[in-house]
Amino acid sequence: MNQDNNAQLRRKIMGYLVSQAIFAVCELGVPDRLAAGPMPLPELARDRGADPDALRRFLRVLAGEGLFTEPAPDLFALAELGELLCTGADGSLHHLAGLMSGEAYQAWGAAPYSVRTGAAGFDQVYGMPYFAWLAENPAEAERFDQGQAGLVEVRLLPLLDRDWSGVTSVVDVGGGNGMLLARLAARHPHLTGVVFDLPHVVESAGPALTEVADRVGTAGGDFFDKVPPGADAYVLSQILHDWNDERAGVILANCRQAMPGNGRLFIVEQILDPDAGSGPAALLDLHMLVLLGGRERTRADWERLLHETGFVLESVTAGPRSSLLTARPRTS
Ligand SMILES: C[S@@+](CC[C@H](N)C(=O)[O-])C[C@H]1O[C@@H](n2cnc3c(N)ncnc32)[C@H](O)[C@@H]1O
Repeated sequence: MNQDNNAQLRRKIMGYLVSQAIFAVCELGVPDRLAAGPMPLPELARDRGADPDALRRFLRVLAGEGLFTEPAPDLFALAELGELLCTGADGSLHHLAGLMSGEAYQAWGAAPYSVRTGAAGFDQVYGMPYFAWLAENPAEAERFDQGQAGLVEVRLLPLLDRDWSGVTSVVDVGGGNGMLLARLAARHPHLTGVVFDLPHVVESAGPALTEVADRVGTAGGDFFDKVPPGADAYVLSQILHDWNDERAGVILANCRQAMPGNGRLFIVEQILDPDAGSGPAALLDLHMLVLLGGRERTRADWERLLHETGFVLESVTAGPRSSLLTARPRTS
């Protein structure tokens, strides 16, 4: 037996133990607590409401993964990698750890169903689609919305920095709790806008919009039915990858119908490299399948999907995590 292969494969098979251990210490707020400096284990455990022996075992494994250090026995500190788990860190991944846990993690128990059928494992486990389930589970919905909002900072960079001079009104379709449009409108004070999402989601959009409330409102509805008409720009940030081509096509067609002939569409999504191997975009592609029956798309996929729904892809600007795709209504 090749021992190296054996050890390598064991680590992969047991990989979710590491990701769930990361989630557990984030849930307890350990990284934020250690941001101020190293702490003795008994004090840290008391402060975070953890069992000292269990916390030591978790932290030692995660120290082995490079997230924490133990400079002296039972004294724990954050390593540079672990700093990214702090809520306020530049490029924080704290929210991602939350989004990969709980019901999303449970859905992966039905991964064999997804690979057999091409449909969401989540629906098998919970008996309904993810967004319908979130509507019935307010605490988890709140965590999902906060998780998405927490990732907006990085997602919106290419959108924020582009030239908005030719645009006056924006609808953020599936805009969640409004964080993205709030940041966009704050940076570009001539913009007015509407955050459009499911009714129970936009109800919680107030706080994010406080500073721009005179220019940005909300509308509740279903983007498979229709989206608010008449704006000159429509934003779809991390929406279309939640859906298969048929469902994504309905959302795009509804945006096309709502916008004027000279309107613009801005899509914030990953561009899947067909040779991506097991890189983050390829993993997210699987996650979208298991959670929602959705998919990440290659540039060719985007061109085809946009063409079929009445658009032409104009440009793709790569950002640190997501790309910005711009499209216009097709005239021929
Ligand atoms: C992955 S989140 C993206 C949120 C936000 N655009 C962002 O970039 O963080 C998908 C959003 O689509 C919304 N959504 C799902 N189904 C919807 C529907 N049928 N109509 C309107 N919005 C919907 C969800 O509530 C959620 O806010």
